[in-house]
Amino acid sequence: MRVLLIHSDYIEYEVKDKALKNPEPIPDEMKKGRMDEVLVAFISVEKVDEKNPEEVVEKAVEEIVNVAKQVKAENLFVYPFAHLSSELAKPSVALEVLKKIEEKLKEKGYNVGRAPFGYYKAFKISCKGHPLAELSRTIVPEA
Ligand SMILES: Nc1ncnc2c1ncn2[C@@H]1O[C@H](COS(=O)(=O)NC(=O)[C@@H](N)CO)[C@@H](O)[C@H]1O
Repeated sequence: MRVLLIHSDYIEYEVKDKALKNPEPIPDEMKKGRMDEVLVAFISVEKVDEKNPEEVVEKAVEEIVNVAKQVKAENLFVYPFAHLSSELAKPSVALEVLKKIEEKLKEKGYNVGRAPFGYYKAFKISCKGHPLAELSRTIVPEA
């Protein structure tokens, strides 16, 4: 799994077209979204993660929480992003992993948003630009 973390003034997105034949079914209210004062996690779920999705979910949550504490972010945003890796996990696994990350971050008390999976989306983001505002993590299951 590849994670790009951007501490932002805001992120906003708008769903455009389907990028997969069967994208995640979404209610109208998820077709556009915005979150302010937010730590955005752009996530590419990778083939190697299919070996132990539960483990990579736990590790990803730990990494995201660590950074959230450092930058004092209470709002988190999970953004499915297929462009951080050339070895992508299949969509069914990727969506489950991303939903689990969202769920576990909520269990830890954060306000968590998530962008729809399987769509081309327009998005705007305003990176804060401080030294910890742009970070990346690579997460892999134990061999
Ligand atoms: N492994 C993955 N990790 C994160 N997001 C994914 C993954 N696979 C699919 N997606 C989601 O599905 C969308 C399309 O995925 S994609 O791999 O780019 N596929 C396509 O664009 C297809 N149109 C051609 O392959 C991505 O924008 C993302 O929302």
